[in-house]
Amino acid sequence: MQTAAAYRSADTDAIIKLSGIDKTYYRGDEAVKVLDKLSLNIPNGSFEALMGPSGSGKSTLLNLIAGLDRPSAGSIEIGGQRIDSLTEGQLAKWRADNIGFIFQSYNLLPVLTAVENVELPLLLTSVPSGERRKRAETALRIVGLAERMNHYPRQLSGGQEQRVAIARAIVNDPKILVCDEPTGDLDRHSADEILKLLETLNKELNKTIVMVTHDPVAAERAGIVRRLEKGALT
Ligand SMILES: Nc1ncnc2c1ncn2[C@@H]1O[C@H](COP(=O)(O)OP(=O)(O)OP(=O)(O)O)[C@@H](O)[C@H]1O
Repeated sequence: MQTAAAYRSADTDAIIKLSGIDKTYYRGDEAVKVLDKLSLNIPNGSFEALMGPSGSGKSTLLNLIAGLDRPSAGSIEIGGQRIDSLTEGQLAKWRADNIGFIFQSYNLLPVLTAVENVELPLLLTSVPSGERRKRAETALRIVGLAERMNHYPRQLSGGQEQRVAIARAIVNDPKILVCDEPTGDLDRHSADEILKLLETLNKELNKTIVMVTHDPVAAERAGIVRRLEKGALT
């Protein structure tokens, strides 16, 4: 059994470790270096905001952490596993098990109800259908939408749609949530509600959250704010 001290130290270990990351895009023959020898450790259970000017590489960095893209050089270790050397198929499975995605546009399917949208990621897993529905309902309860399970996206407000998207992101119980401008399309009040929800998921469900944002109010909610300038952390 772990001692309390050992447990605490394991708990605060970096869950996300990037080391010497370069990312270069090619436009025809022209090479554009977007990230330059970037290293970053994000502790387990933290809520971090990533800020910086447009084009500084925030989404690129987030996509690397989420296993949506690969670095040109350097290593990415998440939860003790190197993900930069996985095959496409392994990476897709790894993402489904480990990462919840929350985007500025909620990306809900309009022909599905809230609960059907939340169930979607579970279709890629071996969870049986009865259990899928139960887990989707639990996720919707966590985000405060128990009463709206059978509503279609068009019957929901923007803030409620984002809650459904968050329920969909947590239905698989991932350790890490990556959020790209999660409040970008919302008014101040709805944005604050979403940020409160993210805080709750961080504190109560111990989700590690990495959030790209241009909004200083949103960044204030996070425990740590990191800034990117021209592909390097400042
Ligand atoms: N697939 C791609 N191919 C070529 N260039 C790309 C690609 N994706 C991003 N870039 C370029 O990389 C740079 C960084 O883009 P990125 O989207 O990471 O910036 P950002 O900081 O998230 O910007 P914003 O705040 O505007 O969303 C930009 O110059 C962009 O044009």
